[in-house]
Amino acid sequence: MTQNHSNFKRLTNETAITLAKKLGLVNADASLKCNEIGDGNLNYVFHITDTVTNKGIIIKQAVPYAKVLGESWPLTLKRAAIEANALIHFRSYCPEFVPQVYYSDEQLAITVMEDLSHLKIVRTGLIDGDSYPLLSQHIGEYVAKTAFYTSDYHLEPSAKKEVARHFTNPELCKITEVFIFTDPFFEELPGDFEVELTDAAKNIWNDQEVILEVAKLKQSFETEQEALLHGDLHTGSIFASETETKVIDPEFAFYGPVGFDLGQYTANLLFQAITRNGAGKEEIFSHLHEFWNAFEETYTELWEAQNKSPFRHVKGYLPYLLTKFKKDAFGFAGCELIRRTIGLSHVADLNVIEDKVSRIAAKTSTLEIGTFLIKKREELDVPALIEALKQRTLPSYSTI
Ligand SMILES: Nc1ncnc2c1ncn2[C@@H]1O[C@H](COP(=O)(O)OP(=O)(O)O)[C@@H](O)[C@H]1O
Ligand SMILES: CSC[C@H]1O[C@H](OP(=O)(O)O)[C@H](O)[C@@H]1O
Repeated sequence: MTQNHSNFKRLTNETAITLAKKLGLVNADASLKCNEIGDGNLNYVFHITDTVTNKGIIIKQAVPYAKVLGESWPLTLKRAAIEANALIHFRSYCPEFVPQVYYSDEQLAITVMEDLSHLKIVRTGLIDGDSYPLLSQHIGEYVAKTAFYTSDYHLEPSAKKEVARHFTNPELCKITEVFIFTDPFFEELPGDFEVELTDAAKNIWNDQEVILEVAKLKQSFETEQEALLHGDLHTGSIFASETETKVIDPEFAFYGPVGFDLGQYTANLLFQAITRNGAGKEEIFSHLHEFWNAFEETYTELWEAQNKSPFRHVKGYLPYLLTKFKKDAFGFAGCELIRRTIGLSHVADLNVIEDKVSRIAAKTSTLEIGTFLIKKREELDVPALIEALKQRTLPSYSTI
């Protein structure tokens, strides 16, 4: 469907300040400065600060195409409204982990929100070796709460379907379907990798067992409507400090399989588990344990206290579900590891490794572990995954 962009106008630093004043979100007499700080693939982010008080706000604006791909990949402006609504929705379930939305405008494709500049993007922090003692517990709680409260176990099923209708997000889902579940698995489709990885990539393309399992995972992503997902829960979508955690950027939100959010976060921890050594590696193993324990404990508590389904006491139902989430998550994590290595959208965790031999070795490991997760997801649990990571005598790639 074509969209009418007649009321859309791209903001500049100056018009962003004018807008903030007009909305009464900043003091009209204040001395303000504005910088565009967007480093993501899709949108622009304006940071407006009062130069005296240092207080700020964020105005995020979508453009009618994917910023990183240019106008050749048109993309709906509706993603801004999806993002604003998802932030509001998720914040209603876990305000401690989601920034406040002050204002949104569907025509201008903007979301005005809380400034989180006192925190650091977790991907950057982990690469820098920063320590986040509460991060994975918080993200486990966040996924459990958003997954439970938006599911049929909490919402009346027809109400859930109505929420799902509002979060129908075909264009952003298509990006995931293409970038994560399709292109990386076919030699003839677009990809991006160093020539030294050609043999490892061919191993995946020629492995019919992997391709069949990815087909099943893609089908699950396309058809299951278990809960309202964040849809892009990587470490670049999380701000944190030692004590605080906030999840941003849910423009990919849609009703899908719970394992997808769990898998994205798991995979993005695994990039660090692969590239670190010694105590740094052990720290990431602890994150994996803390994340999965917090998710399962919180989900179980919510299930026992607030489940409205007549089947809630049926013996074996909750364990069945938790096992399903985990199997799905490991498969999705495998796809994420592979697509960030040979697909079109890479991660700094791997690309910051300057020494070429070490970088290629790290990337070869992500492809191997990705393949392992996809194939073995039915029989794996977190301790077995960690054991498998340890057993693969991976060389050390970083100093952390
Ligand atoms: N609420 C916020 N407070 C401070 N900085 C933010 C905020 N939201 C986004 N940013 C900055 O903008 C960058 C891009 O934002 P993001 O939402 O990830 O954009 P995209 O949708 O393009 O991926 C983030 O990495 C962060 O540096
Ligand atoms: C062309 S979009 C590729 C990739 O970008 C999104 O991530 P980000 O949050 O960094 O903008 C998403 O992961 C997409 O798959």
